Amino acid sequence: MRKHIEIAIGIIRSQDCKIFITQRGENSHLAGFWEFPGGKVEPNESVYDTLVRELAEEVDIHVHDGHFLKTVKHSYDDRDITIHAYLVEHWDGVPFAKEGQHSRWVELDDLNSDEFPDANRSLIEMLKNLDKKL
Ligand SMILES: Nc1nc2c([nH]c(=O)n2[C@@H]2O[C@H](COP(=O)(O)OP(=O)(O)OP(=O)(O)O)[C@@H](O)[C@H]2O)c(=O)[nH]1
Ligand SMILES: [Mg+2]
Repeated sequence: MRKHIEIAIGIIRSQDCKIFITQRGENSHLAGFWEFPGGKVEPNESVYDTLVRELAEEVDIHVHDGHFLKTVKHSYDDRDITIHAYLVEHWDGVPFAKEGQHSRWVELDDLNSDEFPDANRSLIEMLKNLDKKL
């Protein structure tokens, strides 16, 4: 049966408008692409709780508030995914890739859709048009 996956992701944005991104690990789906940290919503978990949990697990920060941005649906060859994206500007801690992946801070203008999974394309476009003060 075709898989349907629901995920929450955080666009972690610093005060100087850089975004923290990580690279998907070697053996994962879409390995090598860059991504916004996040992961699958578990049964009986709210999407917002997923965001907070995944960002603690993957990049070691405690999210103080996430501003809902957009839900994107996308079909890959083997699965359908629904991505709930949040802008994260307030957190405790210093983000780093706990699972050992590459990570970097990137200027909003330098976010390159070609380095991200296809599902991220419309999201990245929206980010580039966001009011910086949002
Ligand atoms: N985290 C994340 N996943 C994304 C993005 N874009 C995108 O298509 N995905 C897809 O969303 C799906 C779920 O993400 P994930 O692998 O991070 O889930 P997870 O952290 O719960 O992983 P796990 O299964 O190893 O526990 C994957 O198929 C992944 O390729 C993105 O920007 N961030
Ligand atoms: Mg993940």
